Amino acid sequence: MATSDRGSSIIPKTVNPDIQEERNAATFNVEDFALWWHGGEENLKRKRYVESSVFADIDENKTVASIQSLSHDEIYAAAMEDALALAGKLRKLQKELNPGGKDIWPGLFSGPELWGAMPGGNPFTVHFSMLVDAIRNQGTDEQFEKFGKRAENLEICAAFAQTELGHGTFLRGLQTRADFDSKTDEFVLNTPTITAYKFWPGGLGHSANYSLVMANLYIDNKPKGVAMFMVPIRDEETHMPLPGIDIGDVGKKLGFYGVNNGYLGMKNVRIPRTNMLMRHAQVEADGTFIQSPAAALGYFSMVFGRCWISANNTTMLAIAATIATRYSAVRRQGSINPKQPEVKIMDYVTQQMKLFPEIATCIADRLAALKLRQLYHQTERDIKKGKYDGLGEIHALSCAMKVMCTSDSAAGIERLRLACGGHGYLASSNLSNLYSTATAGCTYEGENTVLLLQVGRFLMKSAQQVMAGKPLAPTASYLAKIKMDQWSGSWENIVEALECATANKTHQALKNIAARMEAGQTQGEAANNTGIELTQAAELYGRSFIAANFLQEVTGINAKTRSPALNKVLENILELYLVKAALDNMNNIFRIVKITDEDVNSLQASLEKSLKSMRPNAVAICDGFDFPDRNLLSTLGCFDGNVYERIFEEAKNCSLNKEPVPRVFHTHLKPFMKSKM
Ligand SMILES: Cc1cc2nc3c(=O)[nH]c(=O)nc-3n(C[C@H](O)[C@H](O)[C@H](O)COP(=O)(O)OP(=O)(O)OC[C@H]3O[C@@H](n4cnc5c(N)ncnc54)[C@H](O)[C@@H]3O)c2cc1C
Repeated sequence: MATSDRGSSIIPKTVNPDIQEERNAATFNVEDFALWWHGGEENLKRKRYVESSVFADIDENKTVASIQSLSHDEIYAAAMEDALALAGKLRKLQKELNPGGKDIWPGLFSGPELWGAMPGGNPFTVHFSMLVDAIRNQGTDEQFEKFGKRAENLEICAAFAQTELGHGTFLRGLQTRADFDSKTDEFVLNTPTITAYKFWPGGLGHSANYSLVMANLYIDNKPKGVAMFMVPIRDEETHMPLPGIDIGDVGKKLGFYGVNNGYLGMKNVRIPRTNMLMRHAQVEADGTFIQSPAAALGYFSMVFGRCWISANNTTMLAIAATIATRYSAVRRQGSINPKQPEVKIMDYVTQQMKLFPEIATCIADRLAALKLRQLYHQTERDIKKGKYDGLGEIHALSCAMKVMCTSDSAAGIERLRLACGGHGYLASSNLSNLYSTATAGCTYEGENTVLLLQVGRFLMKSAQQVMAGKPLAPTASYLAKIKMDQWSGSWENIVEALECATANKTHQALKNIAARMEAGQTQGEAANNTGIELTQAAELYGRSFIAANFLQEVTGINAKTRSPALNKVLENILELYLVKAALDNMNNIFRIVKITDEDVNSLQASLEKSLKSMRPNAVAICDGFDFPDRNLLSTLGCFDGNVYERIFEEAKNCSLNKEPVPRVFHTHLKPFMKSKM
């Protein structure tokens, strides 16, 4: 790696003995874990090769702290520069490793796998995470040929503009209009009010020259619903905004520093009719409107976005867990027995309770996110064959998983930050940056509560199917069982309890909606008043899916492909995850099965036992995630454990320390102190 030009480094070349001690104590082979986590030897080898190629000449001076000390404009410029440097490297790697493929460029461009190359963020994230796929799924093959291919090669760059200043969640409330003009065979786009301005889309401000705009389609002044339009917004040569386009950046945010989220207003902007994405709904030249065969198809590109977000947020949690766990192996503070030396903070059981459940959660969530992606691709294949019956389930499952993975990661990263005490509050720990990025996922691509309510609707429909004796979607197949025979506390029993609690809560919500309607409330009022139970049922549905999938991965057929030592570690992590999930949901579980004080004590004992078993392996498990130091971007989490030197070096390099006396001393502080009041 490139060396620092910030003066001679004080960071030792040796590994801190406290962290080395952890590695020596591990009961399994870290490489086995890394191979399993990354899906086999070929994947792991390629991942490492890509990382070492990308990070080989990286500018080590670009740290999270140094980027954050820049102005908004400078951060944007740095983000653009870094993102394009990465794009260039990935294009080369694609040619070298898999010519003609898309797995490296653009596959790795926008995820967190190579964040270390872009500490200021990536203004093209939405372009690759959603836009290209939206054109593929919502556009015709010819449209993909015309726009999608150019977008895929970054010959054009587009934002995905759905949210407006006045409306985000409520799609039908969008005010942007697209009126069809049959005389010229064009759509005319308008932003009728200030609240109709598009607001928030990533890359829209100054990076994109196209935008996929969600607008209300009107033919002869009659509304036909929301459709997607590919709108050129800047000149492809000069990058000047096109006539009728009012565009800019929304300003500084909690995070997403260099992502260039923007606003867009349109005044009589004309685009050809063929710029409306028409795979499903169509407008013909004479103004005939052909409806989509299934309304939900219009939202399918969001399902893809949710799969992507779910997986990414689990990576953010894994990064944070690695940082906090390594730090906890090096940090010594206080002692357990007064006369003995200071202990590593990881020896405190309360510290283990902050760290290890987050390690377990990122593993469980990650495995479920991968399963979700498999199901998404299955549904995609079904749609191509004209089979639409799986759409309801994949929509609900992707909503539930997006909520679980984003809320688990945001809450988890905050817990991990607290686990690092004061130093966790430093920008150079990278924990605040990780938190602000993870928590944005709770809002974008469907606000989490709103998504849970949509899952709740799917569960209500499923419960009605149970009562009508109709078959259920596979992930809700357990909904008929609202009571459990017996509590044993085994792993299978805990998963069954979570499923049963989901069923119970679902039926409870359905009963309460019916009772409210019986008492004279409208369906909307009854559903709103039952919102708390509906969202609880939805969360339980998500947690049940994750738990059942984790159990299957650890104890199912895949166990045969792993070493006994690795299986033992995974069983330990599974036990911790399930026992904690049972204790967290005890208020729901005791409603569906007889559970005694003794049973709860036994769960508590299992929790403590699993923390203890995980203690010698915690650092090694995080090593097994296999993040290179550059991708952690943290003074606290480096592999060598030289925490204090890194923290101090970063502080010394703070731009404020360049001069011994700041200018403001002469201009303000001194005159004020000398003035006599
Ligand atoms: C970092 C970031 C990046 C973004 N990128 C993009 C992008 O690329 N493209 C784009 O189009 N948009 C983008 N957005 C916008 C984002 O998608 C919306 O902010 C999001 O969908 C939430 O909508 P909202 O802002 O209207 O929230 P609101 O819906 O106003 O939510 C506010 C509160 O109201 C509650 N609420 C709203 N409706 C209901 C309801 N029906 N029932 C119960 N409670 C309700 C919510 O639960 C929440 O508590 C981005 C946002 C952020 C923060």
